[in-house]
Amino acid sequence: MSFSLASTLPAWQALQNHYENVGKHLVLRDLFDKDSSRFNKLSHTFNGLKEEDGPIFFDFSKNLITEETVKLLVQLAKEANVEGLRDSLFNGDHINFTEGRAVYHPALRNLSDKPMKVNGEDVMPGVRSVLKHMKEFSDAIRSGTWKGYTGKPIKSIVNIGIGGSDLGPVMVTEALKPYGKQDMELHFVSNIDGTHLAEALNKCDPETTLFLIASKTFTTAETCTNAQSAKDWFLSQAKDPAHVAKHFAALSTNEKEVTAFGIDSANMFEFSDWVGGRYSVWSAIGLSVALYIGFENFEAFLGGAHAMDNYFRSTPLEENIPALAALISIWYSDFFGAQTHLVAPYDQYMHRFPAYLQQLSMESNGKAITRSGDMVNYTTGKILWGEPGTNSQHSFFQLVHQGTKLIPADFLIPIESHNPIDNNKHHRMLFSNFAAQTEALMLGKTPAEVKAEGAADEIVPHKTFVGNRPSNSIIAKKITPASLGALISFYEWVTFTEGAVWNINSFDQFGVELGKKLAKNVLSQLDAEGKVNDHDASTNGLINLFKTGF
Ligand SMILES: O=P(O)(O)OC[C@H]1O[C@H](O)[C@@H](O)[C@@H](O)[C@@H]1O
Repeated sequence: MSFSLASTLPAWQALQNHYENVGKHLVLRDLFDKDSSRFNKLSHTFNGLKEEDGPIFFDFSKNLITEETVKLLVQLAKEANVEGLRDSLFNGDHINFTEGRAVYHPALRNLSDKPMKVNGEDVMPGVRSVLKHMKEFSDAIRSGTWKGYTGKPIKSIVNIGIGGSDLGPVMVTEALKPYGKQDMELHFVSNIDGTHLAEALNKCDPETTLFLIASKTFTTAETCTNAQSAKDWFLSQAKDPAHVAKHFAALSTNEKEVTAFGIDSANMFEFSDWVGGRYSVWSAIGLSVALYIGFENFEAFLGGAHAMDNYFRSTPLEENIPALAALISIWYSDFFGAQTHLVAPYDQYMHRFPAYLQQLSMESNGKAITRSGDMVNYTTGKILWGEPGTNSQHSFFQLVHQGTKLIPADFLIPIESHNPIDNNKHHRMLFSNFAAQTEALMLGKTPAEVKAEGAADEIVPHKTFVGNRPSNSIIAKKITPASLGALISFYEWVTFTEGAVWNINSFDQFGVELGKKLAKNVLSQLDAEGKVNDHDASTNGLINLFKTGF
């Protein structure tokens, strides 16, 4: 079954009618009043984890949907053949057809003994052998048996990478800090801004520092330049290039470039082209995670994602949590005209989670051309953004509550805190805010309620909240390696389902190329004498200003 535009599917038309006749008139307060079982009907529990990692609970009931909406959305997913694309993905088909590649990151976390094949070949032996290498290496570094060039154990890890070779490791090591090795210092250098590297190196000693050069392609300008500068810094003290072998490892698919850089192939951790950058924290790119939380925890992290993969793959769309979350998000994007989606983790350790999801969602689905080569006539990739609660409440939540835009939101919290200080008082306060925010967004506050509190007439409209603003609530038992793995995998499948319905290829990223190419040209002009005049007037003016200074 193939189609061009999702908007030509019968279910899309039916949803359009449903929106006009029902959707845009829905009032959440009334829906709860009318149906006492709404919460039960529209919430789901993911039970795929071990008891200590807990279930994860997803409440979709505070959304502008009815059972009919869900039915129509599921019908849309069926007509768009989401299940077919899902099967193709798990079959190792080259569904990233613009790059001629499979999309096979689930193989990286396939902890079962089942084979997974690409081009007829089982990739699992290769995956397992890299995992074994990661285990040996991380055990050696963590136990101190791996020594630097002067015989001292490694104390600092500097991961040099950008995009998918940075955001996953940063986010996961932050989120799992309670599992981290206390005396290991982690630094992540991504930006080409020399400040990023300089500040990290200021805190490191060449004798006790390990650099992980993380780059799928090993050609990314920022990473190659930062890696070279790091090597120069190291050799300015270590002198002998033979010492590089004790202090540099590469996480890459490009053996040729790794060797050319001077990294021993024994210190290379490989993965394959069927792992997209934004899906690579599960691969060798996750080495900093394994070093920090230990291999066993890293394996548990993979296991959590694997459990969500199995669930997504085998659960009917009607009850499939990631698929439903994606469909509800499409409902807001394409029928209500919502442009953004807020993610607010009520967990300070997860402060980089929204940044991580930005690449996952926006690099995957920021496309306007369908798989059939047509220009879409509907909205695709939402603008994903967020900050942890409660901080976000004291900054931009004003707009979420009283602004003019509809902002669907995910609120996320664990039941158990890693730091239940003051008799868990802090966590109870955190949870009270989590619950109160979704309630406030939904209920709002009527002019009558404001007036009853004694507000002057002219102030009443300013203190009124229209309410009826939707949200998803996601409650984990605890943020453990496994539950975090499952949560990330959940968002991956949300992203996948959205892209499948919109009929775009969620797995290429040509949009990042043009700017890269133009930057190369500008750089060569910065190095040459004289003023430039071959760009538009604005770009010429900016370049010449940099060349001459103020
Ligand atoms: O790991 P690499 O090859 O250095 O790529 C880093 C990043 O580069 C580009 O911006 C994109 O392709 C991203 O998807 C990728 O994550």
